Amino acid sequence: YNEKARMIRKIPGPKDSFILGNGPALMLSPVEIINLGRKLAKESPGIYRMWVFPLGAVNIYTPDDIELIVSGMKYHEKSGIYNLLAPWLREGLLLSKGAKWQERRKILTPAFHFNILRQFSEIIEENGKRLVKRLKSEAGRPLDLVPLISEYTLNIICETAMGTQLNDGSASTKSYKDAIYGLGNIFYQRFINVFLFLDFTFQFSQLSKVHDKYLDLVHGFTKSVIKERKEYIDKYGVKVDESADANDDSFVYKKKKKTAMLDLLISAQKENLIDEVGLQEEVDTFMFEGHDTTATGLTFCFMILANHKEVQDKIVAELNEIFGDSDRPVDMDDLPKMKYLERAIKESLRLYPPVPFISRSLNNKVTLSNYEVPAGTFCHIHIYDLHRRPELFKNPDQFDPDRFLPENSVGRHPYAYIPFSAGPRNCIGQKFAMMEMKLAVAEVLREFELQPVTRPEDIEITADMVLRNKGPVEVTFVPRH
Ligand code: HEM
Repeated sequence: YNEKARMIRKIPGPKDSFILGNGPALMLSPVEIINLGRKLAKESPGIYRMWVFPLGAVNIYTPDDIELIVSGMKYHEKSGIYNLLAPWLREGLLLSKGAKWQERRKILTPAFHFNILRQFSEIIEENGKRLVKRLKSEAGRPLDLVPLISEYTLNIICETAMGTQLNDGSASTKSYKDAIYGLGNIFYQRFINVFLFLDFTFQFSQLSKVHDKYLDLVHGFTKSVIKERKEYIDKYGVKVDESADANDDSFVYKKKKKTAMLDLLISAQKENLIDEVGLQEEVDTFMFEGHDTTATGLTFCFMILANHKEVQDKIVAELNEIFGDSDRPVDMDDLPKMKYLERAIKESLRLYPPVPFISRSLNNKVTLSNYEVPAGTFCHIHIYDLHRRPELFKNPDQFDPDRFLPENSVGRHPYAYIPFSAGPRNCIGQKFAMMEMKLAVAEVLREFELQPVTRPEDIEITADMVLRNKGPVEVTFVPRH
């Protein structure tokens, strides 16, 4: 053992063997590996390590440790785990670091300004209506939410951020989504098997060919999205927002245009701030991050609401106060009034965080939970385990939206609840995601009562890039009228 190994092995963790460390014990099924992680988090004192020569990882789920890692720029670099996503997302915002990350974040931040989101609310609302219509046609029987909701969120990200409308159920849309599922599966297989993890040995495996096929599919799809938008801009130009405040730099990027995210990138390309590869890597990043995470959040939210009629009733009472007898659509100004609904969504993101863990590279030695962790270690931050710590959330497995009442949040550690991560590398799309989720839940609950099919105790989380159940997540939608 070298010095790094000797330091890592002082940190509590499962029994390891010489050289192979914990490697053999990690060759588990996707569900078993998730269960092992949860068991270790419950048994260990805020930190545990894994060691597979030559890689070491610490796993943390304590607010103080997490604050130390995510609150500043010192540990802003993502860990080597994300290299598994690099052939797909390359140096898009999620994976990039240093000056490149800073430049891109600056270009993209205005795309999520409140005024831009306001424009999107109409598109989101229209998609909400389409979702309700679809649910009406299948009402009264158990329905698997996973494909249905991911179609809803993929359509929204394409129409809002990319300015492109998808054909529902078209073959290219389906193969894009299938390829994302396939990439998630390969991500997991590479994560648990050191021979597949290392690019050098992976390239000789059968799986590498399947991986390439999926990459061709996702890249082909996003390329066509870019091409379509560029053609549109060449033909019609980009809409100029006359009402934009010329002094508000955060609202407009350079030429005072009111634009979708892709339009900002296309403008940046014209000014040589980003090249064609850069454009594609951001579109790949946002298409994935912008739809799969929100779809997961909404899916679990509908499932947990179906299992808690009392919470649904309170949301419906709140909606009745806002809308009375009117069947007018939800608009942006209604959203701040949906305070109870917001608490319910927050609570569902606590129990089912769509991104259950994130990971950073420790470039310097650091002390976490009183253990010295050597430089060069991966640091996995387990949002799922953090959110279920009994010291932070009483009866953590219980669904209780009132935990997020202001009076019940007093004294809660600011890093105890981080579904969107925190610090400079937090989620750029969090306001967008909350808006999308609130609009969808409001529109659906105005029309349907949700009845339980899948129960929380049926959920078997399986290792993937986002939180997924091993099987379907089913709910029955019963029309209210
Ligand atoms: C409920 C929905 C969502 C959840 C729970 C979520 C969660 C997260 C988390 C935890 C991170 C940190 C990732 C890490 O450190 O590795 C992140 C980053 C990111 N998210 Fe989200 N996200 C959601 C929706 C969205 C949406 C709708 C978009 C885009 C429209 C988006 C775009 C991004 C991007 C680009 C990053 C990387 C930011 C950076 O490193 O600067 N996310 N998200």
